[in-house]
Amino acid sequence: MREDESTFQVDLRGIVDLLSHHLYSGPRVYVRELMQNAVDAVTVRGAADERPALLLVPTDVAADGRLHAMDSGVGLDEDDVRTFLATIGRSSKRDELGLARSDLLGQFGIGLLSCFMVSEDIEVVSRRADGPWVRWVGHADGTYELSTLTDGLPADDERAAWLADGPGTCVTLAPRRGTEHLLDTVSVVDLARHFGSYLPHRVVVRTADGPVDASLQTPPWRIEDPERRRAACVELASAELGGEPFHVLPVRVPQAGLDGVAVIGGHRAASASQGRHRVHLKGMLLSDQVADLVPEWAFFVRCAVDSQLLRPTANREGLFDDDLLEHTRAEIGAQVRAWLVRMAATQPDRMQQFLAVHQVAVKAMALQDDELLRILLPLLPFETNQGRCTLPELMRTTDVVRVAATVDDFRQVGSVLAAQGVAVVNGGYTFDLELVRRLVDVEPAAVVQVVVPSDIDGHVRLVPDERLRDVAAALADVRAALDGVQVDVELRAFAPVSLPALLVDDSDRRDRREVRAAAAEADDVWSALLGAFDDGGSDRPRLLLNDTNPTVRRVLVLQDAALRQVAAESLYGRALLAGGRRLRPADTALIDRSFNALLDRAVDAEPGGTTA
Ligand SMILES: Nc1ncnc2c1ncn2[C@@H]1O[C@H](COP(=O)(O)OP(=O)(O)OP(=O)(O)O)[C@@H](O)[C@H]1O
Repeated sequence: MREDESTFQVDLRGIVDLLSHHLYSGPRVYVRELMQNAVDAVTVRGAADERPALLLVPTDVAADGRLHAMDSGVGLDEDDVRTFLATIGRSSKRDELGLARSDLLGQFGIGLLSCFMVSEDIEVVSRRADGPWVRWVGHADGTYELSTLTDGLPADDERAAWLADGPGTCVTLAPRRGTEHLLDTVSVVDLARHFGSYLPHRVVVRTADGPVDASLQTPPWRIEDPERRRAACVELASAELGGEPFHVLPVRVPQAGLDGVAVIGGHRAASASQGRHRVHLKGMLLSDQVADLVPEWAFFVRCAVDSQLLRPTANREGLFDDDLLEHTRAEIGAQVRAWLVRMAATQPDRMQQFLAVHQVAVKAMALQDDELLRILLPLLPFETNQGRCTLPELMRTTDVVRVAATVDDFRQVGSVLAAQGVAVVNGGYTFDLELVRRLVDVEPAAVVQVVVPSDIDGHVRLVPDERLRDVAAALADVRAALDGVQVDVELRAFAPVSLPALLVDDSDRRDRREVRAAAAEADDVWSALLGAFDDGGSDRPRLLLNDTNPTVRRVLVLQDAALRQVAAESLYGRALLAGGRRLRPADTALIDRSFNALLDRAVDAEPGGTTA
């Protein structure tokens, strides 16, 4: 077998097109890449002169109608141009091991190609401190020309004066059709400030009204004076969130050379930018839409940070998800958590305000973290059938914490047990059942019991057979009156006496109802299969009439059959409404009918009421 060793072939035009047009989300980033190269070149030079690190001259200000980016950096000679500028993927900014140099922004060796998004050609005129002037023109088709300018540039060329004052590089772009506006004063000032305001080197834009500084702003969190720092952080936070922040928390992750702020929102409203963060790398804005900087549970936090060591993706629009980012995420999470713990311990009122806004997030967070659970669970308010209260408050009145698993169960069991003074927590809301169950982890003495509708039977007594026999005829009338709304009627005795009737929808009856409804809709085979699971039991809710209630007792001895029917309907309607249950059309019709009938009877009972 013969084995040939070959190298990949490269379609240069395709690569240039890919890297310049398809890597970035838009052409605006060309300003960032120009600033970055200038800042790196100045850092490498290690010396400064009178000139700013970078002077940007927009197309509407430059005499030749092109854009110039002139830096006072280390400059390039012919060899540098060939090796670095004209070799795609080669960067002078990596060390001997091929790692990105920690003091420089660039690392991939492709950034300059982004200029092809706004210009057909990229012209570079450069010189090192002691070298000749070189001129390189790169074209979007992957070709270039390189020459040495032995006589420099004509005196009326603005780059001539710039390079006469010291080493540096001038990048010149002639706008492509359709991108002209991105190279004019308004855009260039805007973009330079957007990306570069925290850069530690001076970037100036020449405008018709004079030079405009775009960089050298101190990030708010690094302002020395505490008062000014606080005000600037709140201003930044408000701008980021579009509203007053609840709190601005300083964050610091030394391993990532990161500092900044975590802004805790004061509103529940989920904005599109929620879970997105403003990240600067060595002062240069990476993006204000970076995801994954904080743990998932901390979705109420929005960060603005600057890092010296986190790595960008090649398009510089996101962070590379490596161990350092993972560590950073965990560390910021730990700092947010420590703040919460501190607040819970020292500012209970403020903690309650926080909980009111971010309840769901806090609940999710507590379920994931045992220590947070221990701190937060006692503070969380829950809905109960006796009003909102915390679990410790509940435990003061009962040994057993009862919780209903769904809102529907809560409505049924809650109203019955409330009448008997037994507290039940509504576990039907997101995370609540799980949280109440975890109470035993925090309070080992606690007993948690999940209650279901059939538990109501434990709180109601049977009535003696003799009594049932006595009222059998009346009960039959009541059952007949309510047959149309599909409800079973039972006579029981329970507290309080003031409660005439309860409507209970047991889960096994509910299940039967669902299976039978499905069978009715299914084809023969499927319906036979479903039928095989049917135990033949009742699928109707139960109306429990309270035999200790004076009204019920009177209804059962009424002589007037028509009145008993109306009374039966009203007892059902009342129980239905008291349980907060969803009304079917038949229920609404029945309530309507019984209410009108009662009204008629009441009016008729008045002397002169039957005149019509
Ligand atoms: N203004 C400049 N002054 C000096 N050298 C420059 C300048 N611009 C580019 N270079 C040289 O050209 C090389 C390629 O630049 P380019 O912007 O394409 O990539 P990079 O900055 O190395 O990395 P990245 O893709 O991360 O931006 C640089 O590594 C640097 O050696």
